[in-house]
Amino acid sequence: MAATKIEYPLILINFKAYAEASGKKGLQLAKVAEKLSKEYGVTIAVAPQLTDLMFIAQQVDIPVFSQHVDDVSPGSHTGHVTLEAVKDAGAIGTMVNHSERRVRADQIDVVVKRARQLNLVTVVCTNTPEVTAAMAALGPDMVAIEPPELIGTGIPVSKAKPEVVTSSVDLVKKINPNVKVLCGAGITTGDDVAAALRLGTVGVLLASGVVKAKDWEKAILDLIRPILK
Ligand SMILES: O=C(CO)COP(=O)(O)O
Repeated sequence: MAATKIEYPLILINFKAYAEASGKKGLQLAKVAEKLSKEYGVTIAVAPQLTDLMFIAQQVDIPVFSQHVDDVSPGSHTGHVTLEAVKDAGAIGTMVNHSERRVRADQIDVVVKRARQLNLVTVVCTNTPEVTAAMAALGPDMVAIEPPELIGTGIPVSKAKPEVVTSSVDLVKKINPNVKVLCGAGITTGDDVAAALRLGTVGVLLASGVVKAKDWEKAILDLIRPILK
């Protein structure tokens, strides 16, 4: 059964809609993440495609996140995804507002508030320090600052745009110090993770550096190297 508690630092692997991490392959990747999480005592979470969420959450004991949810309650909302449904599927929480699945601020507000009532963890994705500050005011558990132009490039935000990370961390501290800050976009190595932690984040959100790696175990091991106790 998927884990129900998040400890930091956090490595959150977003499977996106990558064929490499879809269906049974998604479960294989989640199992590799689980193995290394248990072996090294590092929190590694996964965000599979929605169609694989329950299938994976039932078979791994690490945190599983939905990549998105809608701001609707259960009812006649064809094609929407409710917080209740992802909770029933075994998710510990959900991302929302990823740059590849943007929603309005009022919708994010509804999702964060309702998730709190349902004891679901929220990760609100943002693209600039100013938006990060605004989203921190809504009170999610985490914000994840990810400059869209770096996503998928292998150019790590923690090295290419450290000022974006530090100003996000500083603004969140001022506006809502309970909100934890992740950063993402181009993160692929342990050095990128170490840089992100040095900049004041409590972890990273990443995708292609792991999902598209030839050797998932080797890629994740490199990422968690700086966190090993
Ligand atoms: O969008 C991202 C994580 O949600 C970042 O993607 P990459 O790790 O592929 O740059």
